[in-house]
Amino acid sequence: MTDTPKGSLPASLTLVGAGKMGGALLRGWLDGGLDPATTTVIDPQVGPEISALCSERGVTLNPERTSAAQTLVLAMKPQGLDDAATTLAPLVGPGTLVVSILAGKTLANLAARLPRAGAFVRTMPNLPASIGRGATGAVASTGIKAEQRAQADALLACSGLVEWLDDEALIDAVTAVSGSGPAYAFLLAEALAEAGTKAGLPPEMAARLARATVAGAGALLDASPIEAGELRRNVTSPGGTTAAALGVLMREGGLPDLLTEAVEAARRRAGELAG
Ligand SMILES: NC(=O)C1=CN([C@@H]2O[C@H](COP(=O)(O)OP(=O)(O)OC[C@H]3O[C@@H](n4cnc5c(N)ncnc54)[C@H](O)[C@@H]3O)[C@@H](O)[C@H]2O)C=CC1
Ligand SMILES: O=C(O)[C@@H]1CCC=N1
Repeated sequence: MTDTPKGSLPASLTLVGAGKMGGALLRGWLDGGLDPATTTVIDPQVGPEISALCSERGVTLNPERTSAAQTLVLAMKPQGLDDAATTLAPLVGPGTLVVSILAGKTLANLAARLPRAGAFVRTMPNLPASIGRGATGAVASTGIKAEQRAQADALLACSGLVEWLDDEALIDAVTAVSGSGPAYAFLLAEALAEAGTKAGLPPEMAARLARATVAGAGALLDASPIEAGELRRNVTSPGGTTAAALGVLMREGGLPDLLTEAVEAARRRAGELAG
């Protein structure tokens, strides 16, 4: 919505929480040019893969001493924010930009926990960020400096598409659509494989066909300028097999209605995680 000037990656960054999403972002940032020598990861239960990544690339992992970071990225579970806030205090100073990926936690929630921070960006990335194919929504606190916002934009852009929002309330909808969205696509691959097995295919073959189909359709959607509805119509011969299947999927209470209900459930849950 708002134009953001092009910026460079932060000169130094501390990532708190390097699990599935934090770890995915870290990989994308390092591949995108973030300086490992000025990057720190804090995670008391870091997994072997991230531990290996840190030692391979020269990223500092769980240092004994910490000081205020230029950019502090929060990537623990939203429910863990309160517990983490006390240990995070020394990492935050007036010049610190805090970037949060915590579902539901508002800019006000973050400012209440980390009042010394100069600026906040609340974002919602998604898992394909690990291969630079993510989709991220972001909103900045009022009073953020232009260069901090530009740095956040450069950081998030390492992971793919970035959409800046002016209205913070909309980030719960972003969470429901693109944050959780990869799970809906993976469910489609799972369910299609199961349906193929029920139709008589050997299970492993059904899984291979379903996986390649969902991945191929996604790649075509990405490569083609044609909108999704038109691509769908291109598969659908009048009176043919796809029309028979879509008659089931698109009937009342079918996939579009279910997705509307699912997105609303996720959006509502994001609101409940605030506080
Ligand atoms: N998994 C996903 O697809 C997405 C997750 N998110 C958000 O990312 C955050 C993390 O989710 P996941 O990566 O899925 O969870 P996860 O459980 O895989 O990772 C969380 C990590 O935080 C660490 N941690 C916990 N307390 C900590 C503390 N006090 N200090 C430092 N590290 C701490 C844990 O050891 C763990 O490695 C959540 O807030 C979630 O809302 C956002 C977008 C997508
Ligand atoms: O399920 C969750 O709460 C997180 C946020 C979006 C994707 N995973």
